[in-house]
Amino acid sequence: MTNKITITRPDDWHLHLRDGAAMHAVLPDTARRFGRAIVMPNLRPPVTATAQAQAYRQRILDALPAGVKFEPLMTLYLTDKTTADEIRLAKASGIVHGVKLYPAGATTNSDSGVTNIGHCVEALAAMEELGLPLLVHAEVTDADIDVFDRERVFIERNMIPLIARFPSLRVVFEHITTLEAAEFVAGASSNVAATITAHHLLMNRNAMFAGGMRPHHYCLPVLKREEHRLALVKAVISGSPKFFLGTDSAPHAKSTKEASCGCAGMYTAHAGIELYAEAFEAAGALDKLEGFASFYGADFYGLPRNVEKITLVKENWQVPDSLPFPDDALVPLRASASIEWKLE
Ligand SMILES: NC(=O)N[C@@H](CC(=O)O)C(=O)O
Ligand SMILES: [Zn+2]
Ligand SMILES: [Zn+2]
Repeated sequence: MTNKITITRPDDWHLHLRDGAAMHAVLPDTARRFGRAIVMPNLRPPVTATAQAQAYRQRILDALPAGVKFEPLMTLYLTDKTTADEIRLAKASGIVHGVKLYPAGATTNSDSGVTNIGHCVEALAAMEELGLPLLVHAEVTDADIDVFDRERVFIERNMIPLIARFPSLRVVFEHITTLEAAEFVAGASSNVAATITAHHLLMNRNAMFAGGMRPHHYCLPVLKREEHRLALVKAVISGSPKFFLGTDSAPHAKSTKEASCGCAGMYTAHAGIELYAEAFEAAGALDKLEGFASFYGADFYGLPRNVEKITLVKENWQVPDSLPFPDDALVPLRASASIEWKLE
């Protein structure tokens, strides 16, 4: 039995850091584990311009604990009005590494998102030309499509036509949750990759209803059936460089999760690499963790791999029932329960 592993310092290719006091509360968890993170732009108001991304990046750097080295990789929030000029500015800035497509209304803070991909052809053409990746929250929003089918239907209606129209566009299918998405990405060109969260590798939809409603297990895309979880595990242990780590750690205050209309998102940054170690060990594939966590994302984004190392030890530790969060508390995944791997 392996009880200690040393891997190259990982990066998180999908992260919500929020802003202000909330950001100060969560940033140290990520910075302790990851060298870099792709920082999602779904703030209020959203980060739609390069100048906003530059200012946000500086606020993150200013909030880092003294002596901690961490590089935030910024993104822009695509809207119906994003211009090709803004895309050129973003690329030239050197600090923007992707542009995020949220279908309007699909998830947290997506009300300024794209209403019709047809409105974005100029921005997308510029991104294709410049090699700036498009990051996609891939769910349709139609009220008549079952919540559990929204990702699968997005592939047919939006992803396939998008890729056909912009074959050289680099696309990250974010937080995939279904067998269909895993198969689609595996069969697509090398311009198409996907992030996978630890929670979608570890849990199926039963986790939302275990003995009662579990609002802290509600996120988007929503947890799926076991067959889908198994397909995601298969994808990450295949060793394919198309699949890489993106925690989608998405902090929401306790009172907004435990509510009559609770927010979507799980907080996992407190164990951002440890939870993946559990998932890979359970699949008998700890040897595949390093490529997934530390190499393939950097390769896809055209960035150098990290050189530092981290060590994880097989040692049970208790997760607190809540963590500090401004004017409230933050309930992390596995609250009041334990995690099998510990960062040394
Ligand atoms: N994943 C989530 O459930 N929530 C994310 C948004 C997102 O990634 O869709 C958030 O910002 O809270
Ligand atoms: Zn999303
Ligand atoms: Zn997200």
